[in-house]
Amino acid sequence: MSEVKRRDKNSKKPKGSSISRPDDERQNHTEFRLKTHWKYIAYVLTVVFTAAAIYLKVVYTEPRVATFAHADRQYQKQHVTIVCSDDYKRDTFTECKPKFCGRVVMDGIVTSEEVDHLLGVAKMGLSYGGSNGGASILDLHSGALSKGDKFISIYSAFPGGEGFKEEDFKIYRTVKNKIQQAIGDHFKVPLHALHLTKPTFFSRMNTSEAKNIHDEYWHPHVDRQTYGSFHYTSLLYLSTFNKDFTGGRFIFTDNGTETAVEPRAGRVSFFTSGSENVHFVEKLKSGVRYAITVSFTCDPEKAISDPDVV
Ligand SMILES: O=C(O)CCC(=O)C(=O)O
Ligand SMILES: [Fe+2]
Repeated sequence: MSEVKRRDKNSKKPKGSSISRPDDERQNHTEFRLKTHWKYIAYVLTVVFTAAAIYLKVVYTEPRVATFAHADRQYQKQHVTIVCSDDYKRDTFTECKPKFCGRVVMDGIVTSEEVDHLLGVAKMGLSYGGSNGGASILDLHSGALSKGDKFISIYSAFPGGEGFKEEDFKIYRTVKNKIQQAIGDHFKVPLHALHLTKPTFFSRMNTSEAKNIHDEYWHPHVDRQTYGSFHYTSLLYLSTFNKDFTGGRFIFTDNGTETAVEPRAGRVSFFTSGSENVHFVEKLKSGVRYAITVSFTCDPEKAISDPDVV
């Protein structure tokens, strides 16, 4: 065998050899490996940083809000059926308690004349009081009106003879009956089994800083827990998102996902009041937002009669 082969075996470069250059090759190979190594490290770092950036973005950005009803569109009926919570299990009101649960938005129930009239009533009534913080209510059953950081009775606040007129209550009743009909039709509840309950109230929200818990409308809550007797909640909006105010969307929250109803004057939004419908109102960013909450119960003992002149 040749010397070359033996040298290969020993893999030692012979002194002064000018032929084959295994050391150069090894050096080239090492350089190549180093370059590949650094490329690999750079690649791994890029992947790690990209993954971390995506993770942080997903974790720390606000949840994406899907819009169930846009303010600049009109819906004859936008609805979704959802699984009911266990909240109704112990209820005995078989004709009325939700057989299925859901969320509904309808824009064609209340006329613009009715909306204008009720907005006038809300502004007039609330002008006698008003919370120091961002949320004021005027309860049509009890007459409770936010004033400063407490509540007063609207009936004692009206100077002699002024106040709500029969016409105001007539329009409220007409609107309430239309909403009750829509809820009964949708949730297949006979009207005789569905009763108006308290509180039923005008609300006004603005950007003032909250002064007490009543002003903090932006906390997720369940109406049945907050108000006790509710089976079906409805809201009639008297002003419009992105026209009369910004922020202030109504948000349903479902395990980290959020679904918005954008208020629109004349829009009726109704839903079953149990923990299948956790919701809140976003903080207002500008303007003033007016709405009426009209609530219904299946419990005849929690029924109230229609508000009327006192
Ligand atoms: O005004 C609204 O859109 C909803 C208010 C609300 O959730 C409530 O009063 O319980
Ligand atoms: Fe609520």
